[in-house]
Amino acid sequence: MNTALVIEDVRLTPILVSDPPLLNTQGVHQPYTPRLIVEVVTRGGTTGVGETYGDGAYLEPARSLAEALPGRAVTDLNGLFALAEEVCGGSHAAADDRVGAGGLRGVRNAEKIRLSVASAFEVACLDALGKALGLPVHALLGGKVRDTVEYSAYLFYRWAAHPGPGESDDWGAALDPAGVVAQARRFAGTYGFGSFKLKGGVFEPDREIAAIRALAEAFPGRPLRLDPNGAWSVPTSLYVADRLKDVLEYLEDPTSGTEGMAAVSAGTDVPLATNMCVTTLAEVPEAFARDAVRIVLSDHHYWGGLTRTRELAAICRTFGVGLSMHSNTHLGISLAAMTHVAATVPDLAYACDSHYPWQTEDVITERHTFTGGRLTVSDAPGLGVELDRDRLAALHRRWVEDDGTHRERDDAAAMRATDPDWTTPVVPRW
Ligand SMILES: O=C([O-])C(=O)C[C@H](O)[C@@H](O)C(=O)[O-]
Ligand SMILES: [Mg+2]
Repeated sequence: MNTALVIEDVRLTPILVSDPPLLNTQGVHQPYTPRLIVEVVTRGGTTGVGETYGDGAYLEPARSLAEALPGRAVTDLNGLFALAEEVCGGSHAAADDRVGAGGLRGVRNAEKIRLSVASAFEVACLDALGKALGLPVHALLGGKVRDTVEYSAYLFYRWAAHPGPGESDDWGAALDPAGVVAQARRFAGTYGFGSFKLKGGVFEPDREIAAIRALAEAFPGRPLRLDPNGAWSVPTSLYVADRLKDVLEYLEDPTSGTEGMAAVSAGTDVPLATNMCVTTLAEVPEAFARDAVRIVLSDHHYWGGLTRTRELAAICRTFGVGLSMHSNTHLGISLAAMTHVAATVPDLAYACDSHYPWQTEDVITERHTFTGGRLTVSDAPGLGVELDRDRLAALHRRWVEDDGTHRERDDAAAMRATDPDWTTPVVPRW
C-alpha cells in the first residue's frame, strides 16, 4: 500500500449556516440550518473534504466512523462502506419518520442515515485521492462526458424576513404568482437558469396552479416543475396534473408513497419525479415495476456517495427511468461533488436541483458561479474547492454557541414562531 494514501486523521466540524425563510408544506426554513463538514487527512499530508446533513442523528455515526477510519487507505471505498456498516450500524437509528424534516426526503431509517454519513467520507476520500494524484474527482469516476452541468432555478414561496433573529437578504417576499415570477426573473437574470422548479404544498393547489401558469406565460416553452412534497391526495394530484399538463416538464412527489404515486402515474401523461418515494434501493423494485416514477432525483448524500450514484444511474438506465439530482440546503463542497458525478452520468436529461443560490454563506474560498444556468466541471485536482478555515471556524462557533434551537432542522418549529398553533400538517393536506 502507498502509505501516503493512508488516512491519519479525520476531522468533523458541525456548523450552522444561515438560511432564508423559505416555505414548504411542513413549515418554513429556520434562520440557521446544520451541516457537517468532514476532513480526511492522509499520511502524505493531503486533506480531502466532504459535506453532509448535520442534524444530531448524523453526528453520532459520523463520530464512530471518524474514529475507526485512520489506518485505512483513501482508495478503499468499498472498505469504507463495510466499516460504516460495522461501526455506525445501529447507532442513533431513527425509525421511519415522515413528520420531521426528514419527511421531505422520504423514508428515514438507520441505513439511510449511515449512507448519508459515509457519503461525506467517500467524497472526502475521493477529494484527497484526486489531490494526491493530480486528478479531478470526475476522472476517478471514469471521466466526464460533459464539460458543464445544467442546474435549474429552485423557486420558493418565501417571506421577506424571518420573524425573529436571522440574516437578512434583499429578495423580498414571494407569496403570489407575481412574486414567484419576479423571483424567477431574478434567478434567470443573475444565474441564467433556463428551467424552474417551484416548491409547492404551501398554499391550496389552485393558487400554486396559478403560479405555474404565470411562470409559463413569463417563460414560454421553458421546463417547469412543481413539487408539493407529497402534500396532495391522488385525486388532487390528478386535478393539478390535468390543469398543468401542457406546461409541466414533470410533477415531483405530488402524493406520498409508491401506491399513490403509481395511481397518479396511471392517470396522467405528466411524468412523475421523486426524491421521496424512491430514496433507497429497497424501494426501487416495486416503484419501477408499478411505473410509479419516471425520474429519480438522486441525492448523493443519502444514496451513499458518488460511486453509488453511478450505480443508481445504471439501474435507472436499465429500466428506462430518468435520473437527475435532488438538492437540500447544501454548501459548495456538496455542489462540487454533485457536479463531478453529474458530469460522468451519460444520460442526464434534466437540469439538476440546487439550493445553492439561497445559501449566501459557504466554507470554500471561492463560490461556485452559474453561467447560463450551468457550472463548469472542474479539472483541478480533487473536487477543485479549497476550505476557507476562517469561515469554517466562524460557522462552527455559531453551532457551538447555539442553545440547541437550530441544531436539528425543524421547519414546523420555525413556523411556530409565527403561528404558535402550527403542527406538521398531516398528508394528504389537500
Ligand atoms: O425536492 C425536495 O423535495 C427538497 O428539496 C426537499 C427540501 O427539504 C425542500 O423541501 C426545502 O428545502 O424546503
Ligand atoms: Mg422534491
